Amino acid sequence: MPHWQNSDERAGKQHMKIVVDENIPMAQRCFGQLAEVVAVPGRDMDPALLKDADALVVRSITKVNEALLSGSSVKFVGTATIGVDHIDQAWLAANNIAFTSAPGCNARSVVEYVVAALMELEVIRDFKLDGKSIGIVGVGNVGSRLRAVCQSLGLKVLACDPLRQAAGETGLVSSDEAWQADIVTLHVPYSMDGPHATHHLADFQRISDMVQGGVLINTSRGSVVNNMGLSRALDQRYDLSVILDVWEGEPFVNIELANQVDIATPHIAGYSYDGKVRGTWMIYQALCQHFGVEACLTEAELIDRKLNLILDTRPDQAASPSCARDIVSRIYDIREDDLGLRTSLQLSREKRAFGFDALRKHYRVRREFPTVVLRGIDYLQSVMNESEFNRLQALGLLME
Ligand SMILES: NC(=O)C1=CN([C@@H]2O[C@H](COP(=O)(O)OP(=O)(O)OC[C@H]3O[C@@H](n4cnc5c(N)ncnc54)[C@H](O)[C@@H]3O)[C@@H](O)[C@H]2O)C=CC1
Ligand SMILES: O=C(O)C(=O)[C@H](O)COP(=O)(O)O
Repeated sequence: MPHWQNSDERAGKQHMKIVVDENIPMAQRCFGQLAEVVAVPGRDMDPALLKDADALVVRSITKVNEALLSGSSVKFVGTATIGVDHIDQAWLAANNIAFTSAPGCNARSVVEYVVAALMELEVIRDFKLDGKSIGIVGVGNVGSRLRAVCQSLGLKVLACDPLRQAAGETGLVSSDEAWQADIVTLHVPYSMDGPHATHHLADFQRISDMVQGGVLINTSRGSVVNNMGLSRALDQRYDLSVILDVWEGEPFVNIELANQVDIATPHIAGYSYDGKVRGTWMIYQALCQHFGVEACLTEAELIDRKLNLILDTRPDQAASPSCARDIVSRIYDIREDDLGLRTSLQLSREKRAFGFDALRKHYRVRREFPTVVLRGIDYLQSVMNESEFNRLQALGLLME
């Protein structure tokens, strides 16, 4: 395999062109080894730009289909995301264009979003996580990781996934049972066809039938929840709490609905720094393989060590934490995302969609819990009650 490392060899790369979404971190570092890299906003991808390109690497906002690629020289498409509902995979296959996504790349990030949201809910609502049941709908990369964390947190997990159940997986419950849990969280792909289509999986009736004081969380795709139906249900069910990261019609957000929900964020559940870099790296690997080039960068090499996070919790350091949420919010403060979205919704109608995209484009560095070193663990154990300390232990931080 060629291993384009020296500058002469790199000069020879110029005959290849890779078009990438400008919001793909490390794109130049990874793909620049192979080709000329042209970075553009994901919503501005057009056929003229792609006509002479060899590869295209997108995120979720670019619809990749015949209208975009017909007549182009693109032979490889990658999406640095888990979701693939923006890709017409059948058309790509029929036209002999290789395709790869990044399954699981930011699954941990979504799990941490859900945990941070639930801990925040304990502050903003009359809600206590202890002793609650959680219905996890969809037990793939995100759902299965979430199940493990929720079990460690002592929650009763009711996981449902009819496709996995049909394939013989045990320990799952029916959809109806999962929806009777105190908390219901959705982790399914978006699909409009077939017996397990997820379009409007959560509609007015499903939501209205939730238990008293129930919590609904959607981090999958906006249209998995019927947004109008949810809004109508909330008109009657003030007792329900809702956390929405994804919206029907993004980058537009239904303002009335945003005002009804407890936590509203701009599709950033999967936006950990680690998850995004991992997504790029997975596509880089697949692209190298496709073009017969040896991949010479490891995932670890892409992580900027200057961004490593050490939290020292001892009393002579920052304010003393009294609960797990105090630590979680220092690593990932979900209130910043909620405030960002709500502030953007005060912009004029024309600017709101730009506001939504801008929040995502300029997203802060958010590290995943297992990369964070937590110092002063003996001290924490002495100041926290046992249940809070146990919660902290369930989160996978590196404790010293
Ligand atoms: N908000 C965000 O930033 C992010 C959102 N996502 C979304 O989350 C979705 C799920 O992610 P993963 O768990 O990684 O996907 P996955 O493909 O690993 O797992 C999805 C699971 O859902 C199951 N499923 C399909 N239809 C179902 C139905 N009708 N009822 C119950 N289960 C059903 C599948 O059998 C599968 O096990 C992605 O497709 C993506 O749209 C993913 C990452 C970040
Ligand atoms: O991975 C997915 O699936 C997601 O939903 C992404 O985290 C969303 O990010 P963008 O692709 O919209 O930047």
